[in-house]
Amino acid sequence: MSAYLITNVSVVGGAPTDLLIRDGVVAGTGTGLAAPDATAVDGTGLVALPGLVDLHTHLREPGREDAETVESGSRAAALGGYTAVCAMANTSPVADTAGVVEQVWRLGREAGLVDVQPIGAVTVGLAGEHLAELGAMADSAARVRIFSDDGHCVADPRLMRRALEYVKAFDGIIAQHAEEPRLTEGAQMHEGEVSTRLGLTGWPAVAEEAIIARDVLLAEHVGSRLHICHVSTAGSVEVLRQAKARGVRVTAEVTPHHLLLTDEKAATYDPVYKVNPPLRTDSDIAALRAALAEGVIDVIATDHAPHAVEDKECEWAYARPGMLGLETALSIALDVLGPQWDLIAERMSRAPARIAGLADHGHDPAPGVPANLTLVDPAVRRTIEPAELASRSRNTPYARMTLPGRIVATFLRGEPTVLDGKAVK
Ligand SMILES: NC(=O)N[C@@H](CC(=O)O)C(=O)O
Repeated sequence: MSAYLITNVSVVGGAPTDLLIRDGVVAGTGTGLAAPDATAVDGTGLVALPGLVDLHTHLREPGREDAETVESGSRAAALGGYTAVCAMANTSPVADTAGVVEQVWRLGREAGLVDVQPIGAVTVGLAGEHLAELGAMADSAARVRIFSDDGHCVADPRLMRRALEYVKAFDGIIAQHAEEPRLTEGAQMHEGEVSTRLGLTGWPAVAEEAIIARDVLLAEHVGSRLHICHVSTAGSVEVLRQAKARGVRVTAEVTPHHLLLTDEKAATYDPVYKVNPPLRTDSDIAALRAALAEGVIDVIATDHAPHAVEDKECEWAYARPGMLGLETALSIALDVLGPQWDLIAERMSRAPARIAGLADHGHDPAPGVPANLTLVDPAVRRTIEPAELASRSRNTPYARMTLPGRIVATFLRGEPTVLDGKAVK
């Protein structure tokens, strides 16, 4: 195995130091380290973060390899500073059996660019009628611990209760896509002033809030772990705040786009801004940012949702919801939060690693920890060019925007997956 000596780097915003990486672990830290056999990496001006961990990635394989594959999504993740991603189950076939989750897990190992941890479906075919083989997925080689019907809400309260009860035996988590489907029939965007003006059917905030309120009560009743995907409204934050204060075992994520973009974007009628849940308002953004600082929201998760050109470049009403996220998340976090490195490390690495139970991830670089880390240059501003992204899809809402921060290098178990800002393989 190779050795790397990263010199003069700020670890999570601290004073510059050297980091020696050897045999897959951080072998030493301190100033003036010498290791003649190690490849030198000049860390001057760079910040070392624990490798980012995404709780919410759509990799599209199996089924829509034209939009993304496990390999292309893994490469996009590594270039975005990630060392682990949790792959959502809404593939085709759906990841609702041990066979499919093992396939995704194995493809992730073969790509070898990030650790790919499959998420299993809660219900067969995401149809919301029968529980999937949760136990078989948990016992499989993929060792699934998070289950989600993301893209669909587990709307039936009895099924949700059963799922929470089932995963309690192995301390699993149900990750809910909170959307009361009866309140969002035909919805095209956030329900509010802009939807009224544009004459588009609205997706009301209460459709999310009602499900979160129900599910925190169910999780409390059962004593199980609940995770809320892509929280998007100020009202959801209030429900979560109260649930956490009562000791409910609930965690929550927010996406980069819900921290930055508003429903005004829909006025362009450019479907690149169509996403589920929809972009909300300035006051929602303010509440989400405050919740992230406070810890009511635990995690920034990308909801990286690649879509083929024909599914996105069409009339708004026909376009699929979803936007790319992996290659821009850290830049958006820097833009929104500023250089609060400890907060960024917590919300984008330590907390998601803890929630997903990924023991090798989420550790600040320190002697003895697995060398899963990323080096960021906060001084660089870069303009996002969709054609330059590693994802197979192009549906980024940040096209031609200039954003702060560049991922210079990413290390997975001591081996670089990204060096000089470029994928190594
Ligand atoms: N977040 C999205 O807008 N899209 C997701 C699924 C979903 O949540 O609808 C996708 O898989 O494309």
